[in-house]
Amino acid sequence: MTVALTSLRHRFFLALLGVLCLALLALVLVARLQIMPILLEDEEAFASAELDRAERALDSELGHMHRLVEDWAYWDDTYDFVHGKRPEYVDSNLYEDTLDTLDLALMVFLDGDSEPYWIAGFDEKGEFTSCPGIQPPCDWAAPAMRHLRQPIDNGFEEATQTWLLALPPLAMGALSPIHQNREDASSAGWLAMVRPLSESRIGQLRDTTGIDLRFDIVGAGSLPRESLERISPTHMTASRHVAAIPTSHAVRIDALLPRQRYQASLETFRFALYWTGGVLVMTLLVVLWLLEHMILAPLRQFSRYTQRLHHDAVPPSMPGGLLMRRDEIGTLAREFRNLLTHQQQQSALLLEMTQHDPLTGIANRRLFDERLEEQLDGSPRHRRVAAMMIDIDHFKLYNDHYGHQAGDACLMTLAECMEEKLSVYGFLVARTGGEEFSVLLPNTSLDTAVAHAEALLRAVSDLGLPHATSPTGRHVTVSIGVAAHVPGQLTTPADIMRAADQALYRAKAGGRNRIHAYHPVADSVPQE
Ligand SMILES: Nc1nc2c(ncn2[C@@H]2O[C@H](COP(=O)(O)OP(=O)(O)OP(=O)(O)O)[C@@H](O)[C@H]2O)c(=O)[nH]1
Repeated sequence: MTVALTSLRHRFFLALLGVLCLALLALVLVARLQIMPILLEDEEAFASAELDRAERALDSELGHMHRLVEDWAYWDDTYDFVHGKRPEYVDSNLYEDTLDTLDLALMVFLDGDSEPYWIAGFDEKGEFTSCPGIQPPCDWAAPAMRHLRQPIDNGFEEATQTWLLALPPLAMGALSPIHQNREDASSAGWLAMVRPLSESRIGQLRDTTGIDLRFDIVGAGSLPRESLERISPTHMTASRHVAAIPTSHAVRIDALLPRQRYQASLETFRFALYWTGGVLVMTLLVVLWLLEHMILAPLRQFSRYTQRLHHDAVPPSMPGGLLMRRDEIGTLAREFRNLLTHQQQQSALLLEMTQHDPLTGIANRRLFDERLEEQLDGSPRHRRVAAMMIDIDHFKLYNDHYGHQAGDACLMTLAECMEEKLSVYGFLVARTGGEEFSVLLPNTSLDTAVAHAEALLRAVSDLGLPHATSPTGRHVTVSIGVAAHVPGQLTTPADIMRAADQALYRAKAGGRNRIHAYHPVADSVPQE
């Protein structure tokens, strides 16, 4: 977890993953709250339209019944028959084959008083019976008769009507007034027909509509009037109640419908969802790749460089790839390099200031002491180091006579002279006091050091710097004390410098403008 939070790569990854999840969540929510309801609504509209088609097909069946009953009711022979004029009508028309051919279960002729005049039909066992009125063996028709004449009893207008008969078995009923011809105003009676809604007829309806239909008798009050049940991802059942006789009942149409539209829409939507998800994942990967190559990898390179800068003894140079970049990281690298160069220059300047004398520019006491310490650091057997201490003679008088500024110039001239004479040998010349100089002579014996001191004394004399008030001579002179490392006696930097100081004192005391070399036997170094 800590790694995940401290690494930019992981943080970017987590952030982009979060964005991806949010986007997918948004897609799913849009699907659930916006698209799915539209698909379901569309499915309901489709189911309703299919039920309309089924109902129209049923109406068409009732239409056939309507025409059939009217054809018979407006037939002269039927008119005469219900007036008792054609007794042969029964034998010539109302036999078993006629009803079979017309696919009728029952034909009822009512006379002018709306009383059963003749009944022909198939009973519950399928036996054909034909009788003058409701009497054995035609009394089975009594319930149907009751329902068929109900509209007449209710003052029904004299017109042809058809219904669904919600009497088990389910059937279609038609009722028409009997007229001599179509212009005849008063009816001579009624003709009712019943056609069963048999399995074969329902099969025809299925073939015509292409819908898997079922019909059932239900109570008229059963709700809802229209409903939709999604029974599987591929199928649904749409139901609708249609009016029937008796009015206490209704016929429910059940249509088993495929859900291809819904499935197809769902497939399309899923396809779009997967693609969108895929594109989002690809975008995430591309963004991560770009981040890695454009930002994170250069940043890591930069970070490694700054770590090496901190740890390596020799500062490494900035990777060229970073400096060459033209983007913000390139600018950052170049600015960092400039800053580093500036800082290194400042450090060098600071070091220079802490190790050199500001007036003469030569080393100061700090640097001199460090170098002397270093020289005496190695194995005692191989130590060979000498030191000089140089002091200008009567410099106070010089200052008093020529002024302090001239005194400074004199100090600079002498420092330059010493550098010129001694640094070529690798000796370190330092200003270690006001008008006092020290020279460190590594790998030099006392005798050699004395020889160099003599040469220096001559060189100062050769400068010929006038010193009008000097009791020593007419020119500026110096006194030099020389000392060298002596194993067991002069071993530390303090020992050597004290000895050199002692020797300088002797040189001054001996009349100035001279050298005195410290010999442990002849000179004594006061021990602290
Ligand atoms: N112009 C100048 N004078 C300095 C500087 N530092 C020290 N002095 C002077 O050097 C003089 C040293 O005088 P003293 O210590 O009395 O010694 P001296 O006059 O040289 O006499 P001896 O050393 O005994 O020969 C003092 O007058 C200091 O003011 C400096 O940076 N510039």
